[in-house]
Amino acid sequence: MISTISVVDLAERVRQQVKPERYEHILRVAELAAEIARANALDVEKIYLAAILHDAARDLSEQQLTELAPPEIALERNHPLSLHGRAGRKLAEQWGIEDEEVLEAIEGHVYGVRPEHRIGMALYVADVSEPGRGVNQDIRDLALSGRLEEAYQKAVLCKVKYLQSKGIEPHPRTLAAYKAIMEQRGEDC
Ligand SMILES: Nc1ncnc2c1ncn2[C@@H]1O[C@H](COP(=O)(O)OP(=O)(O)O)[C@@H](O)[C@H]1O
Repeated sequence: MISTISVVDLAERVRQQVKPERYEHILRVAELAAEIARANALDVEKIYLAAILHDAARDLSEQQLTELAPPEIALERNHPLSLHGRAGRKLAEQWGIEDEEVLEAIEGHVYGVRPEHRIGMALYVADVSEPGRGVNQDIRDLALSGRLEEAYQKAVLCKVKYLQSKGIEPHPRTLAAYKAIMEQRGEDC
């Protein structure tokens, strides 16, 4: 057992914290994350739990976000919404979740995770490629065909491109993940 509270009760707490359309997104991410887990021999129960909790803080106000997850760098102060992964982790801790892998996955779904963190990678990929977004089907197909690492790499590269196209500086953790991927592929940044 990963949590003393049932996933049904946790889902209900999340539902009360977010807008209805966000909750629909969360359920789609959880379904897809479970499928990705099956396709990549990962712990389905763990990933499903992380996915149900990942956007728990997404609809909080900027003030609530910064109270739960005080900004540590200028980018976080300027984009408090980007703190929702760390703030979501805090909520999960308050609700009794102790599993470090689940907590890291919730925190890492915005900025990216360590390359060996497969649960975190699966959640990251499910979040950016769930069918309701209408984008990133190639990333979803890669993950569902058992090529999670490739899917995650593609997702991080796309995220950096997307942020840059919007004139938003990528978070240092995202840049670190991006550089590690480029080095692994033997490409220049
Ligand atoms: N890696 C990042 N670096 C900097 N800002 C980011 C990063 N990821 C997300 N953000 C910002 O945080 C906010 C939420 O982003 P995101 O989690 O991608 O949205 P969503 O919850 O819709 O998937 C957006 O304002 C986005 O610009």
